[in-house]
Amino acid sequence: MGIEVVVDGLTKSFGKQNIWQDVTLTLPAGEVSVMLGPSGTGKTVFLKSIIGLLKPERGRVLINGVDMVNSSERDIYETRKLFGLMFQDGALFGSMSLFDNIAFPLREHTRKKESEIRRIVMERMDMVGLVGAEEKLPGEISGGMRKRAGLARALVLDPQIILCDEPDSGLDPVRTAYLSQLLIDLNAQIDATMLIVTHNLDIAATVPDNMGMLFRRNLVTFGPREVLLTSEEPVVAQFLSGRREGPIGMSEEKDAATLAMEQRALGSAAAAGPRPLVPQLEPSPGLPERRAVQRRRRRVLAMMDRLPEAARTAIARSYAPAGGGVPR
Ligand SMILES: Nc1ncnc2c1ncn2[C@@H]1O[C@H](COP(=O)(O)OP(=O)(O)OP(=O)(O)O)[C@@H](O)[C@H]1O
Repeated sequence: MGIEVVVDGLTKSFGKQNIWQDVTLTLPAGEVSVMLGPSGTGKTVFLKSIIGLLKPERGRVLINGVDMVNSSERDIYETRKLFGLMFQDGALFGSMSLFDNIAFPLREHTRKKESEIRRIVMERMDMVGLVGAEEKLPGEISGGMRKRAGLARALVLDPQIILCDEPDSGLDPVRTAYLSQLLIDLNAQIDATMLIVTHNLDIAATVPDNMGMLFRRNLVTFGPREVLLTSEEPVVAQFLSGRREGPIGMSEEKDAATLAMEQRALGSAAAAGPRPLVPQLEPSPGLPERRAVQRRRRRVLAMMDRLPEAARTAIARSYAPAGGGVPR
């Protein structure tokens, strides 16, 4: 099963530029979480801080008792082996075949025999639908295939925590839908804790168990998906509806006068509210149930009385027995 990641009071700056402050959240073990946020709000910096590649000046990131901010480099290095990382562009070596790219972490970090490496690589290539493309070079395949290859490479060391940085960037809507399904299928197969950074509203609406959003150097919220998806907080509602009207501007923030003018111009359209909730994706037929589902259900039902009413209603509806009644 995946491992819980506890982020506690994390603050990161570059020189005088504060990126975000006092970020506190827990990625529940084996569940899928998404971090949203406008461009430049520090989502990638957040991922790099979790694996200890960047050093926040305050706070902790606890994984199995190791603090990825303050523990010794040796402990951080060891703990990093629990991670699988999928970068925006797949980060593949251009002169290596897909097979060799995916085999790379195994050859670097383990002493496995070539026959064992071949077995693992082929298994992972099968999981992401790349069998038959072993000898292709990254430059000879589509962006979607490169992403899947990056994902296969992230999986070869059996990670317990998977971080995906904008897995949808550069993909068309159909490929993005396939990728969303692939992420859920992976979670069903390996039960790893997953954090996906994305701008993509379809991924946000259909993939995660939990969702958060970074804006104006703060974590706006983090919790069960229904909290964000039913939120009427202006910044969240604007982001989720993809509107120009709202606190998020081209250069991130707007002034109060512009906002007031927009509100007047928008009138009742602004009161349209969040878009309807769609059900979370389920694993493809033939795959096991996601083990996270039952754990999450217990966790979320135990926190119901602390959640906003709209989220409570949405959760109760999603957990209601088919014939109606109250969720248990
Ligand atoms: N190593 C670095 N040194 C200095 N500034 C940095 C460094 N890395 C990132 N930044 C700054 O941190 C801010 C946040 O960058 P980051 O890439 O995390 O944003 P993001 O939310 O992932 O954006 P996008 O969605 O556009 O990818 C940016 O202003 C960026 O210039």
